[in-house]
Amino acid sequence: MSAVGNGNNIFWHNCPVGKPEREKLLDQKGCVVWITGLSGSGKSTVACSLSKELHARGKISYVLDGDNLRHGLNKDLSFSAEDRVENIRRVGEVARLFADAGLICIASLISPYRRDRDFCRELLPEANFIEVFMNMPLELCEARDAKGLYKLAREGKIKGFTGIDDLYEPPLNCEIELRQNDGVCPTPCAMAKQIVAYLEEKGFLEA
Ligand SMILES: Nc1ncnc2c1ncn2[C@@H]1O[C@H](COP(=O)(O)OS(=O)(=O)O)[C@@H](OP(=O)(O)O)[C@H]1O
Ligand SMILES: Nc1ncnc2c1ncn2[C@@H]1O[C@H](COP(=O)(O)OP(=O)(O)O)[C@@H](O)[C@H]1O
Repeated sequence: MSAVGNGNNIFWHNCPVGKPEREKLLDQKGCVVWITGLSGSGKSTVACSLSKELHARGKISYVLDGDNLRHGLNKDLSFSAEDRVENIRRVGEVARLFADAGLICIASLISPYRRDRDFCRELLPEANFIEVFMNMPLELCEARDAKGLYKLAREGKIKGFTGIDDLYEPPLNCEIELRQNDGVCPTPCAMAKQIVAYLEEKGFLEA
């Protein structure tokens, strides 16, 4: 037993059934597919499409969507820089648990700061964090404006909106970059299949 955490009286308890045993039952390897990008870049759509593709192949995944989590686990958090850091930290920890459970955890959050995404990467064993960059131009995201938030941000009715008056730091070394081809955005299904191909190649779709 080893002492961990900030307190002196906290101990880690090991369980004889571990990640490898669960992965064997599930015939897959637990990992985190972390989808980052601007609001409206298509993160949630690709996350759901990926989950559907995996389900069709008999693989178990779970989507952690930033918007949805802000209805519950993260309902106390705002969009200040400090609260975004805490938002990503919490989701990173939850994603780690899902991956440890043997699931393919798909996290789709703006996660604008490089440092926070790297923090989440460090929580996982080597290669188990797959960063997917939705590299869509701001103009496209703004033209979509599915929730009308860009319009409000341009009118100054929302302050600190990512890409307008708040920072987005693109990944420097992501595993997968999804972008337009000749000015055309691939379909969600095509992008999901690109991620599935990566997971297959790296051996995540078998125990
Ligand atoms: N100020 C500001 N900036 C960015 N986004 C905003 C803001 N206010 C509300 N929203 C809505 O919140 C969704 C993003 O939540 P996230 O948890 O993914 O954001 S973050 O990772 O903490 O930056 C985001 O959803 P998506 O469009 O799905 O990205 C917006 O709908
Ligand atoms: N590949 C795509 N091609 C065309 N439209 C898309 C695509 N992906 C998403 N959309 C549309 O763009 C809007 C934003 O998508 P969404 O998945 O909600 O983005 P995000 O989660 O990054 O905010 C939605 O109206 C969605 O239908």
